[in-house]
Amino acid sequence: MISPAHTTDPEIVVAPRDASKVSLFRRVLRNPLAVASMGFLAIAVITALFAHFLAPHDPNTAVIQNVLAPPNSENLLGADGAGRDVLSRLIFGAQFSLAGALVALLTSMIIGVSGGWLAGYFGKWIDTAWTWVISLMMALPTIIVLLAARAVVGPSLWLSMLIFGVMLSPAFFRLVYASVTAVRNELYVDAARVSGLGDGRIIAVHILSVVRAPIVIQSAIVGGIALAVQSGLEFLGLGDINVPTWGSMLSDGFTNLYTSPMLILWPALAIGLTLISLTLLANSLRDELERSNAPRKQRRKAKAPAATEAEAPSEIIRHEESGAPDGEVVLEVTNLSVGYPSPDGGLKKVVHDVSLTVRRGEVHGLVGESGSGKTQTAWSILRLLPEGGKIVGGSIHFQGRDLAKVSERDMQKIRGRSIAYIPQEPMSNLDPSFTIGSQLVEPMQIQLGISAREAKERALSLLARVGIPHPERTFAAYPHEVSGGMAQRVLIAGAISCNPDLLIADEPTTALDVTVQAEVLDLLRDLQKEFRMAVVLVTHNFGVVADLCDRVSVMRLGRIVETGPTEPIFESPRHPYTQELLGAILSEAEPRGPLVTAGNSASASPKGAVR
Ligand SMILES: Nc1ncnc2c1ncn2[C@@H]1O[C@H](COP(=O)(O)OP(=O)(O)OP(=O)(O)O)[C@@H](O)[C@H]1O
Repeated sequence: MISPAHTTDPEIVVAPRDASKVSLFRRVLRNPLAVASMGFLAIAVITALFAHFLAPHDPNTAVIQNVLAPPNSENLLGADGAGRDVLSRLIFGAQFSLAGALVALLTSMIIGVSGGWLAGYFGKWIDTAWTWVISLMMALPTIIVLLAARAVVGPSLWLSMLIFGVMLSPAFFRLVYASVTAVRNELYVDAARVSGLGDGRIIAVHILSVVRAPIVIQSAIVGGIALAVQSGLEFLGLGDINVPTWGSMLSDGFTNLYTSPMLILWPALAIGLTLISLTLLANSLRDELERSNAPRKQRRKAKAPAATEAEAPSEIIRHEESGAPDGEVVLEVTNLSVGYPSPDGGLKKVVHDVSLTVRRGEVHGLVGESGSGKTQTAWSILRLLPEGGKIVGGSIHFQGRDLAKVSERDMQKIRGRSIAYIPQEPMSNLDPSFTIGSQLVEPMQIQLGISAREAKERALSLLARVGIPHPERTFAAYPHEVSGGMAQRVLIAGAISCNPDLLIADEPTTALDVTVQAEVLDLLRDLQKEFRMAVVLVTHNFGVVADLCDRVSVMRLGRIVETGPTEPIFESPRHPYTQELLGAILSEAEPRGPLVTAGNSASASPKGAVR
């Protein structure tokens, strides 16, 4: 029977699939304001693109007898103070004004987004350098910089917009930096790294998905600001007089405000409507995003059951093997020491001279109290120590290579392919933005070089192998649609997907319900025997050690205090710490009775104490 605590909550159903799958663009299309904004912007862009065909006259040809002419059959919107056709200038104005804003937008986007990514993802000196440059930019008064630039380089629309773009880049930098630093330490990003994905791939897949939507919204806002500032500069007469822009038309209209008031109306309308459209569009996009991020709880529909742990088969077919493993040595850790920089400038060692050997088909348990260095040892083997952590001594020989010395590039090929990892918290190790299937398929394609179709077939058969009852449905599901136990099965499927030689499991059942724990341990045992993997199992649970491990190393304060085959250690522990740990396990003896207190001697009978 499955404990209700870890079956999929019956009140929580598969998120409204059609809602979550509908693209942001299609959802925005349901908003009339957004549609009107997009309609106006589309007209402006088409006008800008086809200005040469649409404009009835050359925008710069001045006809002296047309000066300030009112609307007539030749000049439909009249002529300006220099006798140029207003309609043609308005049409070409769309081209130059929007192109100018685009130059500023693209410049700020390229600098801000790439800088935010690099600084946020890689941190360290890259972060410091970028933050310093961006702070400097923010400290500079933009309008003074633009005026100074105009004085130096002349009245160039493109150059001033390029410089303005550089000044606007902090808007993108801060946004992307904040998103990336928030996601960088998510466990699913670590999980992607463990499965062998490189930094480029992780940035492109897991991090881009997070910042994509905010970037789109910010683009609409920054585009509007660029258009407004550009028009302002042109209005002040700081622009190029040979380039027809809405800002320069505004300036001309203002000069002739009392004689021809209509001249200011057209560019003001064009600028105003474009800015309003961009703002409304940005707001609609933000609203839609916020709505789609709202909690996805909904009553279960009778005919759409979620894939639940309860559906997992209660019996898993086993391929029993007996006898102690005597296979080749897969992993040999010798005198491993790990350290972190301490505040006094020295080094604080958290793992001291740890040595262990794991053979093919053998499960080696690392056991000990919290903080004893189990995880640091495991992460050293994967060469994925947290920031600041360093292997400061010893060697980690895996299939003839010292992992402490191989390049990061080679390590990427080893992780996920030859050494796989099962984490403690299954849910946090799956990226909530992607389906389970895509998260299984991608590492397989990279590590095994197989096609998407082959990877999908393999993923489906692995899902079936780890006891998931409806592989197709789980393959298409998002992580929040499955229970914790199912998610752990998915991660186990991912870990064994490339037939690893060594599996590192870091407290793989700690976050699961007791009943599901037993099933997942059974599954691990079966798979380990079937694939004859060497396994390093990190746990603080002697029950798990007794259940799974051939050998065990007891750790305390970063050192191994006792190591050897499991049975003899359980039967006659030699080190006092091992004895203490084993002594702390609840014995199967009869439970003690309640405390005997004065006046309560009636309840002193042990029998009476058993409830
Ligand atoms: N980023 C870090 N910087 C400095 N010290 C660290 C860091 N991470 C871990 N440590 C230290 O390393 C030691 C070992 O930690 P580790 O996580 O390996 O313990 P553990 O045995 O796995 O414990 P648990 O069962 O609680 O996970 C601890 O004393 C811890 O304080």
